[in-house]
Amino acid sequence: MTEAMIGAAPDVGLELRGVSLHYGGKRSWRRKAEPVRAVDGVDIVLGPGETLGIVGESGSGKSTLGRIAAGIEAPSAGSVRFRGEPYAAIGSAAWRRQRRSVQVVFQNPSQALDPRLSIAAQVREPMDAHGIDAGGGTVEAMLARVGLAGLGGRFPHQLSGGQLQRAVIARALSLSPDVIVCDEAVSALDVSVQAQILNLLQDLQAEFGVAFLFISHDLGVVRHVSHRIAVMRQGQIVETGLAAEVFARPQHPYTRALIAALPAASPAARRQRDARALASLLKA
Ligand SMILES: Nc1ncnc2c1ncn2[C@@H]1O[C@H](COP(=O)(O)OP(=O)(O)OP(=O)(O)O)[C@@H](O)[C@H]1O
Repeated sequence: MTEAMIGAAPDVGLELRGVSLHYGGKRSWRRKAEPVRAVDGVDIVLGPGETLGIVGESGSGKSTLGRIAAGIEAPSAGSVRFRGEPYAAIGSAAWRRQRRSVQVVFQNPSQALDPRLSIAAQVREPMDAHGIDAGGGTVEAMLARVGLAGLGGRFPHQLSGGQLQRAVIARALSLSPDVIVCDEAVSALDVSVQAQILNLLQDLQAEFGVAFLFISHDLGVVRHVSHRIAVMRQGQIVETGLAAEVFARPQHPYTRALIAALPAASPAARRQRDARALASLLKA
């Protein structure tokens, strides 16, 4: 058992075992192309109501892993189980039921929303598709819960980026999912709006018990929301552990490099910054 599985109950969580997805590798008339090992033998378990942060540089395979976890893409090897049940074939009726339990919030909310439909209609849409009763003010209550009270009649172009992401979160929540895969969900937002959305996600987790697979290249953001962290590099997980422990005692050189690149997160960098600030104060 690796640290990525600490605290997780395999029969109720999302469980990826030995998951790989390699792209390409086709033979051309000249030679066989090397496959891209986007995800390469990954094991993760996400327990109910917890947040597992996935960090790594661009191209390390985070989004591909997120798409596999959400059932949008099938792995070429390994297994994905939700509550102990293997993911069904993509497009099947069983797969549609599973997809209801595992929702996704992507980086760009304006691409996720239909510009021709009101916000309320878009929160209602997946509920209608899954035969959930959206009557009795359910949509309005959901919008109010994410801070969009009274804005259901607006269209996407009438909302800010942060409000649009709130609408996307409301739409995901309307299906009462057990898991939401957040793929760079706050990366396109201003820092102050990022903080508001992260706080909202934490409040929703406390209220509804939803688990998050929280994917981001931003270690500072991941640290803020995650109970545990998995560090990805070249399709593999090189380090996992409780978030506080990974930050306090990073084991892998790659993790150390990521943390060192985060000025405010590294104690040494913080001391340097404070010394510089003091020096300029004394000079003034
Ligand atoms: N559909 C695809 N076909 C071929 N290669 C792909 C495909 N999707 C991703 N890749 C490759 O797989 C690797 C991992 O990509 P992925 O988008 O998962 O990384 P990432 O860590 O999410 O990066 P970023 O943060 O930049 O999105 C990259 O080398 C990428 O070029």
